[in-house]
Amino acid sequence: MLELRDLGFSYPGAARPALQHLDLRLQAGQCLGLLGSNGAGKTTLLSLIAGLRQPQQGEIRWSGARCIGLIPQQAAFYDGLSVAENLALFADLYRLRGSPRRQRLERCIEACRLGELQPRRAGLLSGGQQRRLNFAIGLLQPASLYLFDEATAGVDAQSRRLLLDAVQQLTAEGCAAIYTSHHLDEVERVAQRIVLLDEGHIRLDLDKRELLGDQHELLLEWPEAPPPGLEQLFGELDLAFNALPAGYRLAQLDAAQLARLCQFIAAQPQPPSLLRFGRPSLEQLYLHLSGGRL
Ligand SMILES: Nc1ncnc2c1ncn2[C@@H]1O[C@H](COP(=O)(O)OP(=O)(O)OP(=O)(O)O)[C@@H](O)[C@H]1O
Repeated sequence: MLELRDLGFSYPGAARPALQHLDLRLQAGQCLGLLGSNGAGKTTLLSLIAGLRQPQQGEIRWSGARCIGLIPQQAAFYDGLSVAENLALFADLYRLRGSPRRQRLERCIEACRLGELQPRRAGLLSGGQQRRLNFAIGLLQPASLYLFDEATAGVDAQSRRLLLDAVQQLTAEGCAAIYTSHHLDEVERVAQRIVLLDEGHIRLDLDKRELLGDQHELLLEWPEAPPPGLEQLFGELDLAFNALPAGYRLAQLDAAQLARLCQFIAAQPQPPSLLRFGRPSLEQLYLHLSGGRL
């Protein structure tokens, strides 16, 4: 539905381009998690896709109608109006009428937990409540592509869960989404595809299952120091390991190696403070891939 070809953009007077030679395709029903450290170019990319800025190089191609719902970082509502008045105003702007209007408003109010806040003046809401109103206004718009730019920053855990459910519902209904957040647990939950931007370039573009897929690791830590003899056992078991300050990270263990290690650990006088076997989280992979620049 959307194809970016060799996209480039520089801000006037900037030392380097904000985006360079960017190629990307997005399909209906797909949620793309856009990651990158501060200044990587995420907001610039979303503003080009939303048509708020024009690319200086390359092109943006749409197949089908170009209809975008943008949930920006900054407040995008009227401070002086109440929550209900803001929602009604944007419903008018999006030309929503009759029962589709009622249904959409109800859905947004519920997803963003705005029920009790409806009479409140938008400018007097807390930071997290304002984010929720922003989110509701973005969702209210019937669109084929939704762009979420750190849309849940400052939102409490319970509300975040509902907002993420709403994003998943949109993609299940066939809408596409691009989701940027520094909460990598959120991106891991909603996105099927992960794109890592670095200084305006795409460093990585992978299916989430491919990225997180079959990699398993064992994390081991002790309150002070690992027990003596452990590294010797790693050698006997032919295990590659990374040393951590008070423990180890081991990748690709088979069941027999894991069993021997557990036997050894159980025989020590001091139990480990952390013993976790599983696939690494997106956050751990991201820290690894981006060299710790989150
Ligand atoms: N209005 C602007 N004028 C000049 N330079 C800008 C402007 N907006 C962004 N930049 C620069 O463009 C680059 C990309 O910024 P952008 O806001 O797209 O990054 P980002 O990945 O969204 O960062 P963050 O995670 O901090 O939101 C940065 O070097 C930034 O300093």
